[in-house]
Amino acid sequence: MDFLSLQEIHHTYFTKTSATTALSDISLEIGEGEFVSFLGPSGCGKTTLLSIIAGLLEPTAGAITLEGKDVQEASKNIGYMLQQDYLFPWKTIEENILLGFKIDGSLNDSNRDYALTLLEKMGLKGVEKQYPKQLSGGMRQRVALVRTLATEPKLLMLDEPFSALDYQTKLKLEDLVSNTLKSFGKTAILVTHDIGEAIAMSDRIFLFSSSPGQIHKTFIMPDELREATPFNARNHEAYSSIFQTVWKELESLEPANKH
Ligand SMILES: Nc1ncnc2c1ncn2[C@@H]1O[C@H](COP(=O)(O)OP(=O)(O)OP(=O)(O)O)[C@@H](O)[C@H]1O
Repeated sequence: MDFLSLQEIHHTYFTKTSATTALSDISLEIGEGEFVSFLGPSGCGKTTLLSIIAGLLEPTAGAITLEGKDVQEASKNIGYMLQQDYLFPWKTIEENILLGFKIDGSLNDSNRDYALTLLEKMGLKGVEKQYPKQLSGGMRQRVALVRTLATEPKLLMLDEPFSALDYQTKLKLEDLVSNTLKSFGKTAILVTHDIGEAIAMSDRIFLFSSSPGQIHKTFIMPDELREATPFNARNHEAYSSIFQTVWKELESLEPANKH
């Protein structure tokens, strides 16, 4: 059984005067432990699709299941990492990472220890009593990842989580996130505009075309890149020819280049 399955998803936004079809005929399957990326031009429906997978938006048509269950039932098994870290500035790092447990009343010694161990694993031991503004952007994103992983989600949705970071921090964080998710065997979907990031981090890339959003092509990354860390994948000899291939496909989808 596939871990996540989308069957013929279609979504149209209706307003009083217009109808915009954001997604048309999206079918895909993602296996447990797989890391995939959604790549595509602006407006191709990536955010709409993530909202549908998260169970926040009901598609106009189509079915979606997580481990065979309707996604609405499964939505608490989904964690997010977004472009902004959304840490509460008036709460300490420890309070921020334990917030999910506090809200649903499940905080206990065992999940507190687990969250603090994750913080240590992310190289952040000692920041527990500090406030978000005392940390760098990269550190805050690591805290956001700890908060997400602490609740042990089965599926992670990463919506451009590195795009606000400087290049060096982004490369380091790509490696950290990739290694961490692999070691926990987590399934992840990354939304990104960065072709290199998609190639370096993914097992497969779904390239979307727009108006309406459709899967234009699927790229399967070769084993030598999948087995490498994102940093090493970017420096691998196979990387540049894949980059060229994906780049050309993406270029052909830009409105000015459509014939
Ligand atoms: N609430 C809404 N009401 C009407 N149309 C919408 C709404 N949200 C999105 N759309 C339209 O649906 C299409 C897909 O939008 P979506 O935000 O999902 O794309 P995206 O790929 O995430 O874009 P970007 O990469 O720029 O964030 C666009 O044409 C957009 O204008």
